[in-house]
Amino acid sequence: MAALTRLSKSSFSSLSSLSSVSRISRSLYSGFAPDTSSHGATSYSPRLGSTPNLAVKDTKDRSVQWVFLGSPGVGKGTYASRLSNLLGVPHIATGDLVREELASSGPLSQELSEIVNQGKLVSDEIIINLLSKRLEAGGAKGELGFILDGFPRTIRQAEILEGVTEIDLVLNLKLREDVLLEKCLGRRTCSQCGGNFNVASINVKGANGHPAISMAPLLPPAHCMSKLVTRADDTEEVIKHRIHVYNEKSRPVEEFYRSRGKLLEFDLPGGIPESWPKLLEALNLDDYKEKQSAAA
Ligand SMILES: Nc1ncnc2c1ncn2[C@@H]1O[C@H](COP(=O)(O)OP(=O)(O)O)[C@@H](O)[C@H]1O
Repeated sequence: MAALTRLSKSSFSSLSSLSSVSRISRSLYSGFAPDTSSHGATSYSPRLGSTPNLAVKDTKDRSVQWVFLGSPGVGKGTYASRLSNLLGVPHIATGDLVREELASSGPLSQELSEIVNQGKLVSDEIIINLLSKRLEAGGAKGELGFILDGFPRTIRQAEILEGVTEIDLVLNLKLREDVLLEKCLGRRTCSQCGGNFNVASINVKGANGHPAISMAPLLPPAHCMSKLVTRADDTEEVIKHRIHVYNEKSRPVEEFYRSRGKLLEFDLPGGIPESWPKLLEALNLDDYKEKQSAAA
């Protein structure tokens, strides 16, 4: 693996495309403040007297700059893609960018394959370059804003990101580690349509203060059943290592944003049917569609 040269901001000047890609409509978030008074708060309360003004005046003003944090398998991609569709901003998952690079059989493939299959993190420099290429492509297509999934994952990445643009909200999705392991082991992708599914039926009892969790399988349609594949890094050994790496390298990123008053912690209460409405409520988006149509 290429020696990790000292990372300097100039190495990441390409990330400046972030600021050209998106404009923050600060009015969108006037009054929105996660409740970081008590550590581990799983909810937030807008400043008294004001709630996030998510009514979008018109689409050219719409821009969201969010980050999704959370351990492997927690469901960052699941909820980021749903919110991406709801808010009309791109969902950019650095794990997907890595897998696309792997599939391209480009010069980095071999190096990336070894790193990913061992559950290690790809170097900040490589990730930033993949991300800036994606942002430049999005900017060229007129994309506004983003929901970043899986980035930043180290303090260095968070510092670089902070140096090039502002983040409005960091959503930290949380689940018990025993459930994360079962979810990752049950994860499947359709090799034809790319759809993401989960064959695990999860029912764990409450333990150590954690509530019981039930998650029904997220089964694919019949035509995908015979095409399901498992990610090479979704083996028990590699999953446990990825969770360890997250705890070691990415938990500090949670504190990075908590100390900046940007972190919204959300404990998933169950599968998508239970979690999605509660997540919308936590984000004050439960009546977003109505606000949209009222603003039209
Ligand atoms: N921001 C990042 N920094 C370093 N490596 C990353 C980053 N995002 C993704 N990767 C690499 O891609 C792999 C898959 O990422 P992802 O799909 O987000 O998996 P998970 O959410 O299960 O950790 C990671 O294990 C890591 O090797």
